[in-house]
Amino acid sequence: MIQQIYPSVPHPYRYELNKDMHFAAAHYIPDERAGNCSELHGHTYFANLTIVGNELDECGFLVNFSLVKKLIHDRFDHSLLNGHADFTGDKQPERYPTTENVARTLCELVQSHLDGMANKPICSQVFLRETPSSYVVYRPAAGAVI
Ligand SMILES: Nc1nc2c(c(=O)[nH]1)N=C([C@H](O)[C@H](O)COP(=O)(O)OP(=O)(O)OP(=O)(O)O)CN2
Ligand SMILES: [Zn+2]
Repeated sequence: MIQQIYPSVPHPYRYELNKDMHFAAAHYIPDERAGNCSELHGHTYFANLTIVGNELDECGFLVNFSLVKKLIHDRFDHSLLNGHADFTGDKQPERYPTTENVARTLCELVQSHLDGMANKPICSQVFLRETPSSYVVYRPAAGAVI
């Protein structure tokens, strides 16, 4: 696993957890204006998810690291992103599997699971690297987090 310092923002929560993971996936951007990226190709994505909260669960976890990975890995590893309902929609750029949209989708997917937990953790940031030279940081609207 690559070691990297991720950008962070100050927050008022007592705990901050970070989970690194990678997954292999293929995609294409369904718009010829995306150039080469409109052709089917693949990446090994590196993701770092930041989860914050004030309370721990019965195990003393904010959330189990392995659960965070499982939610993403089981769904997207070795898959065609365009084949997922999250990224299907003609002429809907917010549903194209761009790095921006994939980062937001990872955050929303994990948050929907965290919403069911009694200690109410929050996914406050997703760092998603698509290539050695390109990455996106997604943070939900500040008002939704703090
Ligand atoms: N804002 C975005 N721009 C681009 C995205 C994207 O998701 N959001 N995606 C692509 C392509 O899918 C491509 O896989 C990545 O592009 P790029 O970083 O240009 O790839 P390179 O490795 O060739 O970059 P170099 O630094 O030139 O080696 C394109 N743009
Ligand atoms: Zn790509």
